[in-house]
Amino acid sequence: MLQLLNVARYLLGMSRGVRMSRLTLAGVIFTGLLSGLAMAALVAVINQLITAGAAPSRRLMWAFAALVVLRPALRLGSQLLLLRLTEHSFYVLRVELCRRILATPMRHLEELGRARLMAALSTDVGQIATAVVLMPQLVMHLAVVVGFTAYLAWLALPLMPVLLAVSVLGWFSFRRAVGKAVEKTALGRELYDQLFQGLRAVTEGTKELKMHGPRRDEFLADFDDVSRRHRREIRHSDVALAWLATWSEMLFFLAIGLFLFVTPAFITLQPGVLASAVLAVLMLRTPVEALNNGLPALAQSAAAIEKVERLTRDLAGRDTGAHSPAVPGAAWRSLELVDVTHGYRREADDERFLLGPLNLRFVPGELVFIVGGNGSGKTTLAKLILGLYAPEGGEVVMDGVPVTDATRDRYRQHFSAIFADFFLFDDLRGVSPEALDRRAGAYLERLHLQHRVRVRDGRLSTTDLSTGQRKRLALLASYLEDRPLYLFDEWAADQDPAFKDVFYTQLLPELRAQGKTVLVISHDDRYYATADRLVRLENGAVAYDGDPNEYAGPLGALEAV
Ligand SMILES: Nc1ncnc2c1ncn2[C@@H]1O[C@H](COP(=O)(O)OP(=O)(O)OP(=O)(O)O)[C@@H](O)[C@H]1O
Repeated sequence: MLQLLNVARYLLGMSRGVRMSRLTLAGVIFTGLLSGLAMAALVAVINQLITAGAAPSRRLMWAFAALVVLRPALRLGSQLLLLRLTEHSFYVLRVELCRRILATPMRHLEELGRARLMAALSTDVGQIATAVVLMPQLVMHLAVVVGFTAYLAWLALPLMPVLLAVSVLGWFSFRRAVGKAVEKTALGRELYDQLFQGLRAVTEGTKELKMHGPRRDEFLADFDDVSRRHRREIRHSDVALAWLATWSEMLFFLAIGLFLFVTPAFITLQPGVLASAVLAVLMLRTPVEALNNGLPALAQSAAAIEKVERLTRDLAGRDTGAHSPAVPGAAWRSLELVDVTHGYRREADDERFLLGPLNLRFVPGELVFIVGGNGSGKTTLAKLILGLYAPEGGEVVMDGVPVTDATRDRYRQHFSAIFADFFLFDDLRGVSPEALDRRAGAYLERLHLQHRVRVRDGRLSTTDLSTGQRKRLALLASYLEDRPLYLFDEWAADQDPAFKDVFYTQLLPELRAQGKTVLVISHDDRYYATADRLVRLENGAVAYDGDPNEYAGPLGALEAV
């Protein structure tokens, strides 16, 4: 019952702000309740008709006829409203979660982990949808139980103490079983994040797992272990619920046994009343069993709700103002990093990587290479410049105005970026549709992709290409975004030597000539001399910031191209 209230509370909360959905939920519960009561009333009337024998009253016959029509009509109404509600709440929940995720700072999402987000978006949202479907049905059954109990009280009040005693016995014994089932279901759900991590490894790490037998065996053994533990928790929950169903049935028979064999010694009832009471108790079994059967799904939904609520709490309050309308970046004059720092906390590590304090300044029309060894902090610096990370210390200042949580999303719109682990959309979303296909076609030629890919109505004909070609498509999207600042994180790493040359000696200078500022994270020291400026990071600090031709770092003097 507590779970029922819990889910009802959540559903009401979920539908907050969506007036129609809330009204629909109330409508579903109300019609469900009426339908249940109509069912109880129908049984009461049938009972009276049976006891009335050959000459039933007109009133009873009319009541029977009305209820026979009313009950299915209410049931149908409830089901139709329910369908509408399910679709709607499912949509609201999933879309709202996606919205919140996109409004959450990058660093926080990285800490939460992809597996947790995916499990919430797929499994938990599905489970909650199950609760939405189940709730009104359970309310209907609950209404039948209440109605039958009221009928029994009216029919044979002296039998009620017996029913009450059996119910109290049931309540105490059920509480433990239901508590255990809910606890085990929640434990099973906790393991689901780990299961999801494994499922990701199977789908995204297929090549690596196929190539390495011992790693595959160890992976499968671990996955097997987590799956087994998950199954064990769920089985414990199911076993507890199976006991509950059996015990519930035995309690019904106990009540009937007491009615038939014990109460006649103490109470005298009118003829036929005992038979009607026994019939009503038997009829009670169906809705009570339906309530019991609904509990496992409800317990799972409660665990899913708990997860989504926790995730929503974690995502809440960290909004970076991403709901403000984002406008493509306008003209700018200067971008400064003033004493900017960023650190990663790693529980398993004693050492904490600290970037900064960094002081850097960029102006329009600059081609800047950001270089340094692996792990020196280049990508972290890029995320700070792009506004994906908020600096822990210091500030990022554009045109003399510090970037704040409220303005960070707007600030980000000045940039177009391609990351080393980029994601390629199969359409050119968010780009001005004006002559899009023609402009895209021209860039495809520049990127030597005109024979592999076509753009029609802003959609790419394929993205099934080599990694280098996919990166060229990402560059195409980036060109079309036409932002004042560009950032490329090791873009050229997967390009063949000929196209690498085109990138460094033609494409980058062309962007600069258009007045763009281009920040390029690169290990291609052959091309450092093509930049206006070289920023070298070492262990999170700026080791060099100046003319690339004067740079004589660990790699020695630069070879000009
Ligand atoms: N999400 C993260 N969580 C924890 N530590 C991180 C994270 N990302 C990077 N680091 C750590 O921060 C340090 C700097 O990483 P970063 O990716 O900025 O270096 P990089 O210079 O871009 O390296 P590379 O040339 O290998 O791409 C590294 O020690 C890295 O392990």
